[in-house]
Amino acid sequence: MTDLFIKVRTHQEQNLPFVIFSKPDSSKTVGLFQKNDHLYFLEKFDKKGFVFAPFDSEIIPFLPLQFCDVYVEKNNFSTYFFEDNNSFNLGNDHFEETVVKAVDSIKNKKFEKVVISRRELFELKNFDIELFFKKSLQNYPSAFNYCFYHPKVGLWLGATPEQLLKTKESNFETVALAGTQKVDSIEKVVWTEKEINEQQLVTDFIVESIKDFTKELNVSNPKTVKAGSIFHIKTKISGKLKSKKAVEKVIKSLHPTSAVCGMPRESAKEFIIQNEGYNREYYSGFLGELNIDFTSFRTQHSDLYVNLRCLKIVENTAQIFVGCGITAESNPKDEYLETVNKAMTMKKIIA
Ligand SMILES: C=C(O[C@H]1C=CC=C(C(=O)O)[C@@H]1O)C(=O)O
Repeated sequence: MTDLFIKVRTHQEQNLPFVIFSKPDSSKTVGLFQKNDHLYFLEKFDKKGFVFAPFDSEIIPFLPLQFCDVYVEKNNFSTYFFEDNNSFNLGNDHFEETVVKAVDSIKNKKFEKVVISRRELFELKNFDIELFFKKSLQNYPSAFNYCFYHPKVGLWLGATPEQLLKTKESNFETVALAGTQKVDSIEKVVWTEKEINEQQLVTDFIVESIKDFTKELNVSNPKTVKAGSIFHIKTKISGKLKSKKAVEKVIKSLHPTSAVCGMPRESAKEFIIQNEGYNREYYSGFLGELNIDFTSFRTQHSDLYVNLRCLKIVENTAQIFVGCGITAESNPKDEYLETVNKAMTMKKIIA
């Protein structure tokens, strides 16, 4: 076991907060180990540390740099195998009914798009953070892989493909991600009009939300990208912010993005809260480095991700969170299958 994972084990034994993470395509894992068990909240966006924000609250847990030890370690890519186990609880529950209701609301012009999610429970046999994290890195090297623990928040893990915001001084970058297809033997992915329109809605939403805070804004052509065993359509949106203070405004206007909430945001959010039937907590919130890059120790760098393809561990059960974008053309069975495929990405690493 390496120093980083020895530190993880000691922190777990002492019930102290920590986060370990590896950024997309990085060869390093960073560990932040808080020296006390206090739950700090982010009050001002000029602080340096690691944020872990929920879907629906402005109260944002934060690991401040000043109270943490930082470890950076090279990733060790030994090969981890996993078994394909079929005894999963597929947990269809009332998901399809909610999708039907969402499609009706869209047809009745309550909103254009809403993201409906569900939680699937998975019983863990032996769970070990080091093993999970290394399997996750091996399977999803181009994701933001993390494991976050706070005694007052819980144990969360994930491998998210969605960047919320990356800034280097006044330069910024974000993405519009939508559309989902399973990677089978397909060589060339063909997107339907529904998927192309859905992704365009996400791009338009982002451009509209941030344009007042930017002095330069570039939108790339949409591209097909792979996130584990799933393809998505992605557009890169980049440029320059008007001022340093704009970081907070941009975060607040992006979150929750229409890739996890919907459009218009407020009515979609209200529908989610009233109809999903469970509390998303930190799923579809955001997380990452604020005002510091922990590998280079450069300040004025932030690197934040949307908390997707994630799970929460409670005793010996993993709660896997999965959702998909619903538009007027959505078919409840297909959408359910899409969540099954997304859940599979997480099951692969905990099975
Ligand atoms: C809400 C999720 O995915 C979003 C991101 C990419 C594609 C999506 C989609 O095709 O619906 C979702 O908007 C999730 O994985 O839980």
